[in-house]
Amino acid sequence: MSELTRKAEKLDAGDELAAKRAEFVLDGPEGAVYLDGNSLGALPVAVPGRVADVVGRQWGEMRIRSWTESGWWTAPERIGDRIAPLVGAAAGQIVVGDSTSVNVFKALVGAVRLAQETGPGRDEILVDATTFPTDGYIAGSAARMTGCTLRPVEPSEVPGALGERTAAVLLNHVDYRTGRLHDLPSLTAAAHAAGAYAVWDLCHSAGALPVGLDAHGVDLAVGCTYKYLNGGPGSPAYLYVRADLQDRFDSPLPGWNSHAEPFGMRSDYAPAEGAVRGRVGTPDILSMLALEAALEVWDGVTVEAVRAKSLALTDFFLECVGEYVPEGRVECLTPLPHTERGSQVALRCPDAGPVMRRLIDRGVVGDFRHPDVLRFGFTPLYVGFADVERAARALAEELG
Ligand SMILES: Cc1ncc(COP(=O)(O)O)c(C=O)c1O
Ligand SMILES: Nc1ccccc1C(=O)C[C@H](N)C(=O)O
Repeated sequence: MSELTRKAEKLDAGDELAAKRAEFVLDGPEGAVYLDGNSLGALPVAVPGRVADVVGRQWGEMRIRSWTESGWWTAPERIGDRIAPLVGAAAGQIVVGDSTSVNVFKALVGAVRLAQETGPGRDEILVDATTFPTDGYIAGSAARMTGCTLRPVEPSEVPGALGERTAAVLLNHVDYRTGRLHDLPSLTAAAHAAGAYAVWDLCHSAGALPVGLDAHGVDLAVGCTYKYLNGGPGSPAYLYVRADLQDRFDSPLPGWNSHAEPFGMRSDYAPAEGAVRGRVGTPDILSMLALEAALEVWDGVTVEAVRAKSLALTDFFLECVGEYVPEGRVECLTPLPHTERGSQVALRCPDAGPVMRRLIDRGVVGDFRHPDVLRFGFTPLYVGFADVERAARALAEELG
């Protein structure tokens, strides 16, 4: 047994989250190591039974009554309140529904409208130049709609780029390619000092590390639920609007679900109070209630414990890669300081595509991001240290 295998055993023995692994389905090819929870989280054991009940009993037998009696109508706010503590938000500020892309649109146009309401001349949107593409595309459209220009800026350069014309800044908390964690508290404060609104995309941080939305005065935020929150393929995203901004939040998609009196069927629009104002149309109940069941794995788990294990996992992976992979064969794109690292490790190598295909063939599942990045995501609720050691060893063998 090698020294690192022994170290993995010791770390697994001291892992206070180890028992959580049994709450997930991790079947598949024998010996599979799943390091792609930053793209699609694994299936929580509780989900299939819940979905079967929602389909068979709530839909099949109760039919229309379930909108009220099974809590379907209020699910977006109820599940938003379940996500809230995971991102440091008090209840009443998060609503679940639609895709992340749609929520980026609502949040960003909403933020620009807030800025333009308070005074003229706010006609520029800053967007993370390294963003996951959808945010950039949507920001381009939001800019055209609101009479703004769109300026892509590296997150670290945002403080210098902010000015009296800035209406809103759209940033990713963790970069999807490199795994870099951006400084949410200081970038939010910088936006506020310039009189602008800060919108954060939490896709790669929610469920992996503390976010502190309320503590840091974030204005609006969005995130998906199919990565570290394990809601399943296409599970609905969420929108956070800070409590004291809610009555001025002017949604660009004011569907009937966001009306103060949705069943009044009025021709004139009157927005609901609170987080409900972020709703649009009929919620996707099957996906939403699958997500609600998935969130039960968080009972008794703190995000702080998850963060501590996440850093231990990525530290250990980097140690194993350093030990097993020949010097210079890969370049680590993920920052080494803990304050700048999310829950993934990105390694660059010219043949990343074929290397990842071979790794997946032998049961070590990460992903490849164009053009040359091997991405390994570490979900602390179900990844262990022995997995990490095996993945690094397999990687070294595939890299030759
Ligand atoms: C940062 C980020 N934003 C948005 C998305 C996706 O948005 P959507 O849920 O609309 O597909 C992803 C991943 O798919 C992402 O990594
Ligand atoms: N939603 C998906 C559907 C299909 C395949 C991947 C995704 C992802 O989420 C990719 C992820 N956002 C990423 O950071 O690469």
